[in-house]
Amino acid sequence: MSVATIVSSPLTSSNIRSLSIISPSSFSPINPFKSYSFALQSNTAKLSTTSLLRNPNSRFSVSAMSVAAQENLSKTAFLDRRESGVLHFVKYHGLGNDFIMVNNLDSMEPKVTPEQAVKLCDRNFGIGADGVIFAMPGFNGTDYTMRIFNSDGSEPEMCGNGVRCFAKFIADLNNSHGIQSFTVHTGAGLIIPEIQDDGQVKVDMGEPVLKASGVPTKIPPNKDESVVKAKIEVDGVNWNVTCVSMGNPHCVTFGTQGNEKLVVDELNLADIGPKFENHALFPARTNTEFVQVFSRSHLKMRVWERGAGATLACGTGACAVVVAAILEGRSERKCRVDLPGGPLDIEWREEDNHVYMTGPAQLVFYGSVEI
Ligand SMILES: N[C@@H](CCC[C@H](N)C(=O)O)C(=O)O
Repeated sequence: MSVATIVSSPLTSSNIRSLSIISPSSFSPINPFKSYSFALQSNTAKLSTTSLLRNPNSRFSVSAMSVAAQENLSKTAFLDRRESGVLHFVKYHGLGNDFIMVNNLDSMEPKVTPEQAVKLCDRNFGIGADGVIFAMPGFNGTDYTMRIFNSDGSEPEMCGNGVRCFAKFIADLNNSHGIQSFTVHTGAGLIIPEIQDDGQVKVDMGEPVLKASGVPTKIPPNKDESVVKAKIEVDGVNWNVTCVSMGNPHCVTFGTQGNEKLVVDELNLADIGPKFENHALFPARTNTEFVQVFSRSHLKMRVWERGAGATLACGTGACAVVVAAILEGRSERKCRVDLPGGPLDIEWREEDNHVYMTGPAQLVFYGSVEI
């Protein structure tokens, strides 16, 4: 696998006055999201970068030209290019939880296999990401379908930070701006992200599942079938845990039997994380959140994700943490949750039993890669 093109820091008409094309085979710093008007050997030509990049053998005899960017084109127009064996992608992140987004709107078959996803997510030999996300046609009346492969190639049901990135990706594909929302079919059912006027994305994450068999976990449940303040032995230590599914499984802990109050920065996550993830009491493996309580409306967490390891943020994890904190009587229904990559605002609303998550999603760079 070799990276063919990666372009970052989109150019604008305000920061570009002239542009040099050194050789047709080197990738020039042209923004493929835009088209440019420029003067070529005294003739004025209008050429889109898409056609520039489609014709790598064309020869340019000029060394400089003036550029005027057209601001009204889709940021993701370059994804329309169709070369076989090449994947065009856009990378986004939500608080450092990063994803390779693939325009898969013409097919229900992912353009990338789980094995290829592992290679693409590799931070040394690939693009680097926590997962690959596919934007697909809607299902059962929804606007879109979202599927995701973790960096280990496994397929989770849902991804909270991913669905915020998904919403931004769809808006960029449609070249649409401002407040907008979409209905998205996921393995966790219907999810509704809404881009707000400040650019943050608020997501209706649906209802949490508390029934042990639905999480799933084999930890003996309470009378109401939930696993709240239960005990689990991991590596010879008894941990107090509450288990929540946000479509995907989460095991939330605020401490051990000897130490009720975690200081999460002191944890050796790489050591303890995999022991929770692969514990026999979690038949589908689990995501694990380690939580410190600052106040009834302010929590801090670190996460070990199923299939991705330690990540900078986990949206479904932050939702599960607030649900667990409420069930354990530690917090109010609205909380700010600090993650290594930044904060998320979470609310578990009493009226509809739905969890709402609000946070950022940002484009990092775009490019093409041979697969
Ligand atoms: N980072 C995600 C969760 C991604 C899926 C997870 N690794 C799993 O296997 O369940 C999020 O933001 O929710």
